[in-house]
Amino acid sequence: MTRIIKTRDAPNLYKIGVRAGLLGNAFGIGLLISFSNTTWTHFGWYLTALSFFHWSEYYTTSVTNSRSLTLESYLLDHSREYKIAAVASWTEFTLEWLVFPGLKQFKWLSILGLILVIGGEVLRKTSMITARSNFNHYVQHIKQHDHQLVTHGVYQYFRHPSYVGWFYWSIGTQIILCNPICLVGYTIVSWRFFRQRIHEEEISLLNFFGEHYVDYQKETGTGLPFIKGYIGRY
Ligand SMILES: C[S@@+](CC[C@H](N)C(=O)[O-])C[C@H]1O[C@@H](n2cnc3c(N)ncnc32)[C@H](O)[C@@H]1O
Repeated sequence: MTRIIKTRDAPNLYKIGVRAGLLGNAFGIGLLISFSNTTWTHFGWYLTALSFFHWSEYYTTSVTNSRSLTLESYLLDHSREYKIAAVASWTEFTLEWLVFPGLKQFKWLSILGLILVIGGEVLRKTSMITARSNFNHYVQHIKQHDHQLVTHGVYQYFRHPSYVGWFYWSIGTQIILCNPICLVGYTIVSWRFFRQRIHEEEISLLNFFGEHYVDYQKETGTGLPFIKGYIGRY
């Protein structure tokens, strides 16, 4: 079915195109650096992974839940803190590369980070594909008529598989870069973020699905270390 593009969509289409172009360029530059013989190889891995993550958030949403697709689906405009965290990691990498260049050349450590990033990415996108239209980048507080509780696939192992994937993905990016300060910072900040987010999300899920969600909570853990979720009355 052909979708008629209305004139008012044009500025958005332009912004979507700009973001796709920027991410495509970053991905290409990341690959070039990755395969170049320089001391920035691991930064190339990171740049490739980062641009792929944001592009694939948009693309996966467009396939699995096009109803919720917006410019924000790239997760580039998400939060100020996220941007600050990104700039902090680039700054740490550059400063340490200048002062302690040897610190950036632990290939085995960067490979470990890459494994975490790839595993986290696969888990996150598998969760989006499994939950389909029930997955939304924004926590829903009003139940859509067709919102169903998902407990199959990766959701039978973790209650919050996409957050598990994103959590290990973000830690993995700092291990790739061999950034000790940001590794500690990212671990603490993302853990606190997901603890708060899961608390808020589970209050709504208990309101939406009642006893079914309580049973799900009893059978399945959140998947994130030391995060129990919202265990309370609904
Ligand atoms: C960004 S998605 C994250 C989903 C889930 N927390 C995860 O990590 O895979 C947030 C939306 O998913 C919905 N959601 C979370 N768990 C769900 C489940 N098991 N079944 C259906 N919808 C769910 C919430 O209502 C919320 O609007």
